[in-house]
Amino acid sequence: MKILNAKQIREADAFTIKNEPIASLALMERASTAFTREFVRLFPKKDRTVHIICGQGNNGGDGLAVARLLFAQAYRIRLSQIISENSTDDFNKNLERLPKEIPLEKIRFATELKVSPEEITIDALLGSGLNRPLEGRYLEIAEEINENATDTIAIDVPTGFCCDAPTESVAVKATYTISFQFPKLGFLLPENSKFTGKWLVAEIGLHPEFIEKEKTPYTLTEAKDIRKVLRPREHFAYKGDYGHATLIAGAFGKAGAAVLSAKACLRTGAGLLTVRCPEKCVDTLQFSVPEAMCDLDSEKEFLSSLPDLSKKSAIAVGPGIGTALDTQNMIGELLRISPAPLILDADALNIIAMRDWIDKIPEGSILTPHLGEFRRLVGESRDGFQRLEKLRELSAWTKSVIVLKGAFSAIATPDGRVRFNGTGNPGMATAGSGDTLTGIITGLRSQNYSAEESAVLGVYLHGLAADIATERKQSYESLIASDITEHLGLAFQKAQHLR
Ligand SMILES: NC(=O)C1=CN([C@@H]2O[C@H](COP(=O)(O)OP(=O)(O)OC[C@H]3O[C@@H](n4cnc5c(N)ncnc54)[C@H](OP(=O)(O)O)[C@@H]3O)[C@@H](O)[C@H]2O)[C@@H](O)CC1
Ligand SMILES: Nc1ncnc2c1ncn2[C@@H]1O[C@H](COP(=O)(O)OP(=O)(O)O)[C@@H](O)[C@H]1O
Ligand SMILES: [K+]
Repeated sequence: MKILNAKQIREADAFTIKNEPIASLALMERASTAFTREFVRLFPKKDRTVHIICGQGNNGGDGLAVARLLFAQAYRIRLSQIISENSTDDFNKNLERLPKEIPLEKIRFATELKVSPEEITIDALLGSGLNRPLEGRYLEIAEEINENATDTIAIDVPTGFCCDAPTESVAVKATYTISFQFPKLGFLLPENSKFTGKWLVAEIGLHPEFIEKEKTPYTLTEAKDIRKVLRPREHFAYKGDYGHATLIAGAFGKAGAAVLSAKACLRTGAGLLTVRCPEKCVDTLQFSVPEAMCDLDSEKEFLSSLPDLSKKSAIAVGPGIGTALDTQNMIGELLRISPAPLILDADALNIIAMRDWIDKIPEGSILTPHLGEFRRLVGESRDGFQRLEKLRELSAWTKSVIVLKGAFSAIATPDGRVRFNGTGNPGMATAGSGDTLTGIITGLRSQNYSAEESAVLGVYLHGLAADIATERKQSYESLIASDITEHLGLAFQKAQHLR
């Protein structure tokens, strides 16, 4: 799914009106109908008054249409109209269509608006037409909503929220944002969830031809993208067909990281797996993952040297390795010889940052930093938008795929594209879930998926497995990293549409 900026969305709107063709009022009706459908799904009970706060632009026009549509479904409606000098034509037409039974308060000053916690508040004040920070009564109204509303549902975008740049002034803090056709780039950045709340996309049938030809570096991965890339297992398959992966992981006290990665790698379908680990990790590993072979480092407690890496299909390094000097030198050597595609995670990334070795990263590697590791690599970012630019630069610089992990993990490729991932949930913010991701990506890379495919598929399946685990038996609180691996089978089945 493409992520277009506000200007492109306006153009998509105009193109649709001209070429479908459809009257702009009818398109507004379609958008409002789509919003209403989602709203009814979220709030099926009709026991609370729905208070709709409208501006006089098209976002306000949507608000009026939504008022009429919800009223027709027997919701109790109260409407506040913020009076301003210029209103749009479609706003005016929807005002004429408004049933007389709906109470309408005309608001000239912010102090006239009363928001009640007992009601459900719909924010239809300003949408994607925002062209300056909120001030004066708009700012006061947003503050009144934030102070007193308990459930705020934003139409398209919360009032005051910037889709494509940092939101630096006050904006409405919605519980839900029901957005038209596309998620906005800002929705995918961590600092903005306080404005958008949970967001969902309502399809409004903007012209596919326009969307098809419009260029954007940003996309959100969908199930159909995954199905296209996943390869079915051959009937006459032999384990040698699925690669021999190496995982360089673990240190004394951190054998668990190696176990989690190793299990996830095997559960993803790698034919063979060898784990290189310090001697003190070996019993734990052999006991917990008997399917993996172990190759012992000469050091007992940490890694100090590379194993034989010939004929390996993918090499992952980082989970639980620590940053001992010998381990650092081992990483330096690995970057130098890199006999197979590398997956660099955790302390391998910290070592690269400490030693200033970004230039040594072999082309075609996959890096999987979380926010902290990313900061160590490229420094502090002012906000999520600047961080995205740094992500794209790092990918181009290293000619590698970079997975910036978090909610909506962002996967950058050297050509400048960024693919966001929408699977996963807050239960994954738990020890070791990054280690399982490394294992999954390694398993895929080992089976000869490209670096980009491995990252995109891996992140998607990782999140999907966690989602299935939480749907079936865990809560966000109780989910632990092993649950993700345990549900990989169901994730594969779901992704392949076998279930
Ligand atoms: N995407 C689609 O295809 C579809 C989109 N639709 C809907 O249209 C919405 C966009 O509507 P829109 O363009 O009329 O703008 P909207 O957000 O209502 O603002 C109105 C005016 O407010 C002003 N203004 C700006 N900033 C301000 C500020 N800080 N404080 C005060 N005023 C400020 C500015 O006017 P100005 O003052 O600059 O003259 C602006 O023009 C979109 O979000 C969606 O709900 C659907 O109906 C159909 C399909
Ligand atoms: N709120 C969230 N929503 C979706 N995914 C999340 C969320 N929090 C964390 N994750 C995922 O969980 C994993 C956490 O990885 P990481 O921070 O490296 O954990 P660890 O170091 O404990 O293994 C990442 O893949 C990340 O994308
Ligand atoms: K809005």
